[in-house]
Amino acid sequence: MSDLRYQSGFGSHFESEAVAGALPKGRNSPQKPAFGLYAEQLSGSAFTAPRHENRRSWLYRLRPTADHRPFTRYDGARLFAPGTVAEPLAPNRLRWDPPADLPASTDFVDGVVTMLANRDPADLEGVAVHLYRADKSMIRRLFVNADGELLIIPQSGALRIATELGRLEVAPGSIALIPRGVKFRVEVDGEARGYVAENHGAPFRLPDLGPIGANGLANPRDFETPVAAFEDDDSETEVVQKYLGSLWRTTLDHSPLDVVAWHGNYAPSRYDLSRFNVIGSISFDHPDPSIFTVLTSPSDVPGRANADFVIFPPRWMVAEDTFRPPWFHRNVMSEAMGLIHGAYDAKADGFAPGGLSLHNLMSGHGPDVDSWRKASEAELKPHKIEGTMAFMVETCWPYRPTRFALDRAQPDYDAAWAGFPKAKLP
Ligand SMILES: O=C(O)Cc1cc(O)ccc1O
Ligand SMILES: [Fe+2]
Repeated sequence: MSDLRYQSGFGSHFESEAVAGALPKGRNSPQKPAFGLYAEQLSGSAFTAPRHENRRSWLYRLRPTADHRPFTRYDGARLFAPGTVAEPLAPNRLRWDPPADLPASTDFVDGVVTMLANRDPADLEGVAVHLYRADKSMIRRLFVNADGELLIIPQSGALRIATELGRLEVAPGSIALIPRGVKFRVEVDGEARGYVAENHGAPFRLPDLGPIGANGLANPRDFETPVAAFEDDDSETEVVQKYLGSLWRTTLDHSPLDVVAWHGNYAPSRYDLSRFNVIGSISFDHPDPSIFTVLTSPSDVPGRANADFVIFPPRWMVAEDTFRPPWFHRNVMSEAMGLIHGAYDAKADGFAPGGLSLHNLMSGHGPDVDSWRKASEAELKPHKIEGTMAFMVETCWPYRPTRFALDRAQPDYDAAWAGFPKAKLP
């Protein structure tokens, strides 16, 4: 599959045609598109959004999306978006081992298990964190999410994602971004596991760099968007759609991955996290983790993210006279964390690859006792943190767990912070 081709750039205006002559020149909607194709605009922002936020693509397809029968409730994927617990949520830190009972013998759609969510997707704000396990490819079925864009974070096993706008491959260590409303199919070879951040709010974008300057963190050219690829397949195809928090299905008499050409700036992409240009302290003090932001979805309040996707990649630690790991802290923002591989520098154990943690609104957290002791006593030579990739989905809207999640939380997470010696005053 490594013959797939990509176009470089984040949110760039791309154009691509899988059949020469399919893409109209100089206009979007000719009276008669080439070959009898149907022109269709896919809008990811309001028509009148400011130019720098305006996202839309024009698709030229074998049949219009409008040609479908009614949707009915989908009764698979019972753990996907079941709603969060209704009872009052205790202000406890929560952590999960990779659940041993994720769905088995399923494809990607039926293998999604929602762990955390906030807001109603109809508010066009908020974020949900899901896990997935899939050991079957989606065959003659597709998924589309009207409720938000999907940031797919593989943890083990590569995914081939066939979308309306082309095909991508994404392996652990890379992420895929599937825009709201784009249909796709996930194919796997054997078992694949990972995380999905579902963003109901403003589309993810690269953060401003401020005094960092014009380069650094995730550089736009390292995002890769597929070229147009279509299937001309008249077999019956199921479409499962997430819409206003529930799952729905319909069947088409053809594959809707039939976009022969497209142009625009609303398209899927992938990004290799090892390309992230990590910037940190070269003097003293541990910076706020915003320095590790890959992508941000702003809320309506300046500087307060609806969702930030933040990573903790391999990097040099050189700060002097400094407690180098994350400090003790409480945060008005809510922090969900996952681990792709290796170990996280604030948690000596108990936070496993494929696991999850939640430090919600104002919860006291930070290094566990062992990490604190080690870092307090370490000789502060330059040290490289290697072989690890943790991430955080930080949001201004406190998360609530699903029943599935709450029932599986580690019973003893508080012990991570038990037994700190009391400070001794002179
Ligand atoms: O809680 C965490 O481990 C995430 C985190 C990391 C960091 O380096 C600083 C603050 C923060 O919340
Ligand atoms: Fe934190």
